[in-house]
Amino acid sequence: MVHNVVFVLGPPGSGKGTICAKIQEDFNYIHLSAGDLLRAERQREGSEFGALIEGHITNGTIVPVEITCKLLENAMKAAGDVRGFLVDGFPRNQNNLEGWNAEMTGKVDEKFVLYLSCPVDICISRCLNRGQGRTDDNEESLKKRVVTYNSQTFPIIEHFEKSGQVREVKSERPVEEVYADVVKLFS
Ligand SMILES: Nc1ncnc2c1ncn2[C@@H]1O[C@H](COP(=O)(O)OP(=O)(O)OP(=O)(O)O)[C@@H](O)[C@H]1O
Ligand SMILES: Nc1ccn([C@H]2C[C@H](O)[C@@H](COP(=O)(O)O)O2)c(=O)n1
Ligand SMILES: [Mg+2]
Repeated sequence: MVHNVVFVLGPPGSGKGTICAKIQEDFNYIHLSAGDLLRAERQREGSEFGALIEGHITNGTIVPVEITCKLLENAMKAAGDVRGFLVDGFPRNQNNLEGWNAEMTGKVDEKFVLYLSCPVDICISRCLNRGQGRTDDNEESLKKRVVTYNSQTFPIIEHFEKSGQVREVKSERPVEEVYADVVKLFS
């Protein structure tokens, strides 16, 4: 079965998880956060990747695609018959993009890239106030995550932009306003 996929990208704290949860509720799309899947794998007893994932999360660097893509693919297989998948926080760098293309070309139909754009100072303040106890929601890790976003993830958004796949929604506005624009892309 060929699955519909929408990639959801944007800086840390731009609201990817928040918006994906709402789309999942209103449309038959399943939210797959690469970060959430990696955090779950980090916690899984017996995982051979726990320490490696922990190191990347703390340093704001990107886990090798073989690990992340396999977690995404397994989650997609487990989900059954749905309208599609919101792949949140992926592809995050060139390695993610190339590994995904090598593994998933022909298995997925990439509909578009939802790019939630938001000034970095607002994003940082949101993460610091998120209150979810994430080990990387501190000033030091956030600085590193923003460097990684600017140097590795934004070029991936630019890559998709060149082929007309990006739908930008400004996410510094209240959630309901952001979501009203996102809904138009899925209706
Ligand atoms: N439009 C918004 N206005 C104000 N606060 C928001 C908005 N969107 C999300 N938030 C809040 O900002 C915080 C970060 O949101 P969220 O977790 O959805 O971001 P994210 O892009 O998934 O971040 P990360 O990349 O770090 O996982 C949360 O506390 C969320 O409630
Ligand atoms: N494609 C990805 C997605 C996430 N990670 C790691 C590194 C990130 O800083 C961390 C948290 O991701 P978030 O929940 O903020 O989307 O997870 C990665 O290595 N590769
Ligand atoms: Mg998130």
